[in-house]
Amino acid sequence: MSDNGIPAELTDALTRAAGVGVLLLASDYDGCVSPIVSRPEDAVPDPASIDALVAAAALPDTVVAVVSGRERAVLAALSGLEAPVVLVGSHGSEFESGFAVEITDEARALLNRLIDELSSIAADFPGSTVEVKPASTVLHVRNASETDAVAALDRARSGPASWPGVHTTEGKAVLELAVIETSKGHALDTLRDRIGADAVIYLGDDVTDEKAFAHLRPGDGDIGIKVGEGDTAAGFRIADTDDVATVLAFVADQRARASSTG
Ligand SMILES: O=P(O)(O)OC[C@H]1O[C@H](O[C@H]2O[C@H](CO)[C@@H](O)[C@H](O)[C@H]2O)[C@H](O)[C@@H](O)[C@@H]1O
Repeated sequence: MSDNGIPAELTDALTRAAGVGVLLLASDYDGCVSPIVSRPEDAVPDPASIDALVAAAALPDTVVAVVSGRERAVLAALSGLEAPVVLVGSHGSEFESGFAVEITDEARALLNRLIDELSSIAADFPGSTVEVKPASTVLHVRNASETDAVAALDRARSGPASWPGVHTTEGKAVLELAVIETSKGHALDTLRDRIGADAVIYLGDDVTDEKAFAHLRPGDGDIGIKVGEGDTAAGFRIADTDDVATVLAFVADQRARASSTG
């Protein structure tokens, strides 16, 4: 363990990555930059993480991105982040220029049916709520009783999640139903190609982040960091959002040193 509480192997890997020509530093939002809270609209960011992301984004040949399951506009409002930090919403499918895939009229009609169905499920289980996004809708059960949470999720899984054209993502006390295919891994590929990144660092805490970890190339110096418990394809693990802030600040600092020594 290093003095800063980050595993020594991770510290070494981050130091190497901070020295590459072009670096992509990317993180998930909820559970990484912001702690998990009861109500999605209350998910404010850790100021130390925001400071580190902004500092890193100001450095030469360094692109910083937040790749979130959130609607992009909501991500921008909650995080307060703006260019040059790149914001990608809707689990990697929503860029500043719009969605990576077209949302057809048929898909919109399906989305409306999904919202109706999830709303009717939520109405039967107190504490359950429904979040609506441009290409998906989410059943939240964090504030339902344990029994109701299980029953609500089961009904959504065996009902609307099984409809044709629906893409299901499990998450932390949520089930998300999308009308387009999403992938944080494809988002990382797009960003990597766009900037010609020599190494990618990605931090994530949830099931949706596993697609990002799966697209990393550890043999080429990429670093995947899982935040918290759970199975993962990431090569490294840290405990919580405090550690995220420590990692981001460490990378920003090392990158600044590497830039100043040329
Ligand atoms: O990819 P992310 O940035 O991690 O977004 C994933 C989902 O985050 C939000 O839900 C999660 O965070 C909420 C606030 O802490 C919490 O109440 C909920 O239980 C979590 O699942 C967001 O509401 C979803 O739209 C995102 O897909």
